Amino acid sequence: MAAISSRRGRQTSSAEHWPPPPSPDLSDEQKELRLEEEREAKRVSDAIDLALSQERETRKFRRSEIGAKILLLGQAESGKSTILKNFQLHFSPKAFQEQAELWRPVIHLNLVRSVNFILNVLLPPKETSGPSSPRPTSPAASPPSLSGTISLPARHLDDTLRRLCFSLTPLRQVEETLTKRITGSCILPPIDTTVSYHSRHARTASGSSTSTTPFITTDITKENPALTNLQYHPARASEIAIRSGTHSSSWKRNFSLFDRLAGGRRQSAENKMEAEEDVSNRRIISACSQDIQALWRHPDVQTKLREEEISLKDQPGFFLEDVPRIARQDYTPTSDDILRARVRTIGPEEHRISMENSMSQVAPESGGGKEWVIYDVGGARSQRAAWAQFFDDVTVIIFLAPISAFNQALAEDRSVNRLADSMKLWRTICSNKLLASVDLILLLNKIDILDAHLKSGIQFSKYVTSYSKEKPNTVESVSKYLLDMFSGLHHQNSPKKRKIHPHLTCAVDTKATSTVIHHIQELILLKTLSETNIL
Ligand SMILES: Nc1nc2c(ncn2[C@@H]2O[C@H](COP(=O)(O)OP(=O)(O)OP(=O)(O)O)[C@@H](O)[C@H]2O)c(=O)[nH]1
Ligand SMILES: [Mg+2]
Repeated sequence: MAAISSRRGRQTSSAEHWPPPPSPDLSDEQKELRLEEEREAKRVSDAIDLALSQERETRKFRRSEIGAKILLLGQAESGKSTILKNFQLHFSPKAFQEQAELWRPVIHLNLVRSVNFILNVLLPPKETSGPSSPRPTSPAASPPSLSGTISLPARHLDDTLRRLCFSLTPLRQVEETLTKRITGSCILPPIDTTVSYHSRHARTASGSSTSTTPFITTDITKENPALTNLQYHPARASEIAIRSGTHSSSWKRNFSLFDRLAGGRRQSAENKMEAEEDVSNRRIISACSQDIQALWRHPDVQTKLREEEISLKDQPGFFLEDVPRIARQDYTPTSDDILRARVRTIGPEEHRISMENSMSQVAPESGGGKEWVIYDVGGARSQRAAWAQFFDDVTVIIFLAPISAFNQALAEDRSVNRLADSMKLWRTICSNKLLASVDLILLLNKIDILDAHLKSGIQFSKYVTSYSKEKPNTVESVSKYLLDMFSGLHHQNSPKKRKIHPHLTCAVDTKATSTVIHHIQELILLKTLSETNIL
């Protein structure tokens, strides 16, 4: 309460007691009124001071309860939730494994959506539901009648493909029921588009670049009017978006049903129906296993996807190459599967990690044996306003920048390059005065995809024109360049001098990520020790 205190301070210096005596020129009534106003102002001021001191105490108490408060930030699909899963796997492996069954429907839905997406590419709805239907947009924006049947096999497909399209029709129904079970609604989530910047769409860059901001081609839509049509997204399958509760993922609670049934406990009529639905979905997926594989391997499918410049393999939640294993009726997801499963985060989630391993024995006074609270937030633009509420009292921020996205547009605004968006976000976090004393861990993520892109011949310099064409188009050179860029942005914008802790990561590689988690763990320990004056 700086304003009130300073006002009060000034007044007490000009008068010996509080409230100061009213001016003698005032009438008795005015004097009384003035005195009452002063007393009221003091009451309010005292109440605010009390509330602030209580809040400080509560915070101190909470801080002593938890070992660290970690905030995961970064644009959508940067890998925040995947890093969170790594933390869970690293520190609470038993609890993580126990949840494996809950991920099965999500992984099945990821798979089934890829299949239905291919069917939509091969058989746009107008061919299945009559002349008045529009051409399919994305499966998310305008799914064909989910439970519809293919009554008019397309003449442009060969016999095998026509048969496959027909035999895989039940997967539409599976998508519908799984979506309903996971999201609580059969309405598919809104379109989430991340368009690849294909080289032929890239605009020649013009204008100068600053020393730390690379010039990145921005507006691809002018070159390619098809991309301005928000309704038609040719390049990717849809995703599941789930509004989670503040505490942990509430969608998992939808599936606790399976646990209950597995344990043979309460079976209401509804639960029984859902269990039957689950069994039926698994049977259908298993029965379709051979046909899904045949569809994915079919040369015409691969040609069509190539022609449409669709790379399903690069998309999150891609499981088409794991079908023999995943489609088995007795399938239980592995840790790797869980890390690769895609669920878009909507709304901040609080996760508490209790250390199951030796970490709990380490220096309890330094926070080693306490819970860590990790906040995972949605990274889409519409979600970012919710980030600031977690800035208070944060121990470390883990910022993820997916550096493979240098040739992609932001889903929310196709005129914005994803790498440019990441850099802008990073600059905003670095320059935030509230966070001036917070340790920043920078994860330049998806290094594996960056490597694959560069090896496939995509030229980094074509999209980031400040990167000289003469420089090698290799993951080593490009990642070093990006690391320098991000470090430079921090250096230029941080309100005070501090070190950042950068890492190149592949969040789906648990072994490599575990080294990074060790570093983060050490950093948190050091920070807590220095805060408690042990160091
Ligand atoms: N190949 C590869 N895939 C990754 C990597 N990191 C994350 N992914 C995948 O990318 C997808 C998106 O990752 P998420 O962790 O869901 O992204 P997010 O930042 O939480 O996204 P929002 O919740 O939308 O904000 C998931 O399917 C992950 O498996 C990586 O380093 N390499
Ligand atoms: Mg997420």
